[in-house]
Amino acid sequence: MSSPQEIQQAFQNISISGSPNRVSKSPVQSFMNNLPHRLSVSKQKTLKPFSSGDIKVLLLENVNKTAIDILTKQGYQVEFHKASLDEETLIEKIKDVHCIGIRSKTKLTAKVLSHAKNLVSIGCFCIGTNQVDLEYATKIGVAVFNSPFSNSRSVAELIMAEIVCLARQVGDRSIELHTGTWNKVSNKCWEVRGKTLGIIGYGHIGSQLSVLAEAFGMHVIYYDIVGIMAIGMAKQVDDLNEFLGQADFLTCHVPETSETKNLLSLPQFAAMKDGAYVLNASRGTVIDIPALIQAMKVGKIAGAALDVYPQEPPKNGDKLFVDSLNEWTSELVSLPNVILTPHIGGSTEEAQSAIGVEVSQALSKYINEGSSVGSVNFPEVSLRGLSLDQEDTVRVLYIHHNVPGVLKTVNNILSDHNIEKQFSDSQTDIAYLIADISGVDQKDIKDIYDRLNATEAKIAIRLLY
Ligand SMILES: NC(=O)c1ccc[n+]([C@@H]2O[C@H](COP(=O)([O-])OP(=O)(O)OC[C@H]3O[C@@H](n4cnc5c(N)ncnc54)[C@H](O)[C@@H]3O)[C@@H](O)[C@H]2O)c1
Ligand SMILES: O=C(O)[C@H](O)COP(=O)(O)O
Repeated sequence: MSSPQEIQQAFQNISISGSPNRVSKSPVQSFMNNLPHRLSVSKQKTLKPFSSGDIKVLLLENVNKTAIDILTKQGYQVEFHKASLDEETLIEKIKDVHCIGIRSKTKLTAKVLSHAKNLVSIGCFCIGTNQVDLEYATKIGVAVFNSPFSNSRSVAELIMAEIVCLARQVGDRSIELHTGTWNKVSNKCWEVRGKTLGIIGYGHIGSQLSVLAEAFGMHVIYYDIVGIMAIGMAKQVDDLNEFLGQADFLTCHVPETSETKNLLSLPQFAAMKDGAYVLNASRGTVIDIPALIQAMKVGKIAGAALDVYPQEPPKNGDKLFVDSLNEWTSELVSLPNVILTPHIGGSTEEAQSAIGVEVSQALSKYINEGSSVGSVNFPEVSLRGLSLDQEDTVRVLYIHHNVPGVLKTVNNILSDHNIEKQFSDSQTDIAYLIADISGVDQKDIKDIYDRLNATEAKIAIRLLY
């Protein structure tokens, strides 16, 4: 059996490459437009049929092995990195990949994405997609996928455990004993039974937590911008101040948006009960940490558990507590009853493995077949069955601006052939059409491509044959 060091070594910054000549497992004989579909026609290389071995996938942030296995089995060339990359390296690496897989740390900004000339899809191997400039990705016709609930239970369990740990000051007792001090106290240590848990954001995580908290005998109230059916005996409270005043424990499970930035700041802490506890495992921008420090210093808040921070270090072993990242950190660590965890809410074997499977399957279905089911920025479009095993059949994937007259123009181009199946849908400014056409001679393919490419509404095209 290998030693832990050997195992660790083996997994450090591994680069895994599939064989470029491996034949796709997919029944689809296809052309993946591995050419820059956003470059002008004159810059295109020769069109050629799809080989999965041409597909380059870059996986960052220690994405689970299940994903590496699934994507490698597809025949793709998979490059894997344990950590995130600095912006300069990321820009260099993203230039020629067709697909990138990230977690919550890698920032795919418009600047970074503007260098990604071959990119067709992004996989967020997590729940949050705030780290990707979704508007820009959509604008350049790149489909983004995530895993909407595979780690929800893991986060809910961590929060439930932390509620009990805060109520019993477990973190402080443990630190004391680690440093040699026996300090057996019951002063201001509580049972959670009969206390009120306030959940801000009653989505996948918030509602799972609601179930766990009730099993512990807690009363659950929640605040959400939309009306959501309560689970068990939980109650929705619409007025934020009224809600804040009722909670003994307050936990945040909202996405990062402009509305959730500093959702909890001085006025909200002031509206809370004296001696309440605050938890955040959503995003670091949701709580105003300097305000939390002030509220704790005056005894308004009796304890806090934080899993996420406005700035997080890029890799394991790096320091969170440096002024250049978060200047308030020395004050935060000196406070009693503060549990700090390094963004591990979703970090369980179960969650990571399920996310790896879910996202990599969605990515390969999109790459091989064009199915956008599960995408967060594209309309969900998929065509049943695959008639592409026939020599003369081509699947057209046409991503375009959602403007009048496009179907007429596209179908006019396709109408020289038999349109076997077609499906199109739109979502705000973007629309996506998939069509299977038969009776296509190989020499017609370039003509179809060129004519579609010349349409005004086009954002991106791929032809699978
Ligand atoms: N710490 C971790 O490791 C970890 C793991 C998973 C998810 N997360 C974070 O947790 C967030 C929530 O996850 P989820 O799966 O429960 O999301 P979700 O989309 O299922 O639920 C979010 C809920 O928040 C509500 N909401 C949005 N804006 C709000 C506002 N301004 N005020 C009140 N409610 C608001 C939504 O209506 C929704 O019901 C994710 O977006 C992600 O950023 C962190
Ligand atoms: O958005 C999420 O799912 C969580 O924040 C977890 O992110 P991670 O995969 O980077 O741990």
